[in-house]
Amino acid sequence: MSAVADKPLLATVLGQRQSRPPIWIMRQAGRYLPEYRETRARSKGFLDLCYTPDLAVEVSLQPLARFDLDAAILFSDILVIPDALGQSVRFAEGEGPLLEPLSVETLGILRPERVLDHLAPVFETLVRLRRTLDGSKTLIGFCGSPWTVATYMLGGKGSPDQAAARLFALKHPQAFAQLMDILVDVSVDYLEAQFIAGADVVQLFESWALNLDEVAFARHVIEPNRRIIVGLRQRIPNAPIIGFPRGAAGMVRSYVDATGVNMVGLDYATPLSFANGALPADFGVQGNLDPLRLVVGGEQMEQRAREIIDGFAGRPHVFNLGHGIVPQTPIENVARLVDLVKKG
Ligand SMILES: Cc1c2[nH]c(c1CCC(=O)O)Cc1[nH]c(c(CCC(=O)O)c1C)Cc1[nH]c(c(CCC(=O)O)c1C)Cc1[nH]c(c(C)c1CCC(=O)O)C2
Repeated sequence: MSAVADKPLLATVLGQRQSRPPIWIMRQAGRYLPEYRETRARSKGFLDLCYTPDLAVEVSLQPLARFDLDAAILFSDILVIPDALGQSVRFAEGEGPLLEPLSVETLGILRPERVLDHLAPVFETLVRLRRTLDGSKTLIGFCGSPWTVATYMLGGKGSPDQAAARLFALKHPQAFAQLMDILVDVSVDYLEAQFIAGADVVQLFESWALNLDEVAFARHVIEPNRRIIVGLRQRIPNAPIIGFPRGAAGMVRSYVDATGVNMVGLDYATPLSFANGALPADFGVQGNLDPLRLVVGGEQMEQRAREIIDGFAGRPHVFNLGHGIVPQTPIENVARLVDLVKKG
């Protein structure tokens, strides 16, 4: 591994502010790129793409070939975990993920002991990316946080309010706790293996942290993320970790204090002034441009990007969107944004 000092994004995650913020883009490899769509068409399906290192490496590097990004992110998905556990997971064209929803009765089908073997191709992808990337680029690994993964495992698909998982957690607290324990344990193993394979930093995607009351947020978001981080750092001391608790809002400070993340990803609804007031003065943040500003581009995008850069000028800042890039994003807008962030 090359030195931290050679990797501006990693250094920023570790608390060293740069003169310009480094940048990567959540979901930077994906359908807005024609070359992604072309590789995807050559695969036998989305999970096949995730489990074929030749293709996953190619797709992970596509955005870096076009834009001067500071990091590559492993190409995979948060739902490889339920797949590896033995739950049926499908990605239907144009419909998003579809899982066979778990019930109290079917929790027993999950097979944590097979997860690492099943995910061996993902680690191979990281090994190859590590070998290929130039020394200034940070390699990001990731997993979904337990609550977010559980919302798909219990609901069977994405939903605006995560009602299936919220009801399950209230009606069957013991079964729910069992599921969360499994997810915490396999996530520690999974992230440890990602670091061993060459990841510099990992991001915990808690994309569905909104819609929880403060008690549920503490129990289903903060506590499992904290346990993953404690468990991981027992094996990889000082492992650099970005947490992205989307929708944490007023709970963001509690999340940061309790979990031990090095940097927190902010969604685009988080006001800059609120984040600056809520977080310790030197604590690092990532974010938080609205992805739809990138779809439209032009002056409104540039002005907001500058506000974000200026707003976080006093602390370590990794520029990013406040959620994933969307398929209809014009490539020239991405090029302009990266240029603006890097050069002003
Ligand atoms: C909730 C979630 C998922 N997956 C992910 C999250 C958390 C981040 C977020 O909230 O956006 C994370 C993810 N998914 C994907 C990555 C790859 C790395 C990257 O470039 O960031 C990452 C980090 C690829 C993907 N994951 C998926 C695609 C598109 C699949 C295709 O090519 O058909 C890609 C490129 C499929 C997927 N996977 C998931 C959904 C809801 C969908 C369908 C909707 C969509 O396409 O955005 C689950």
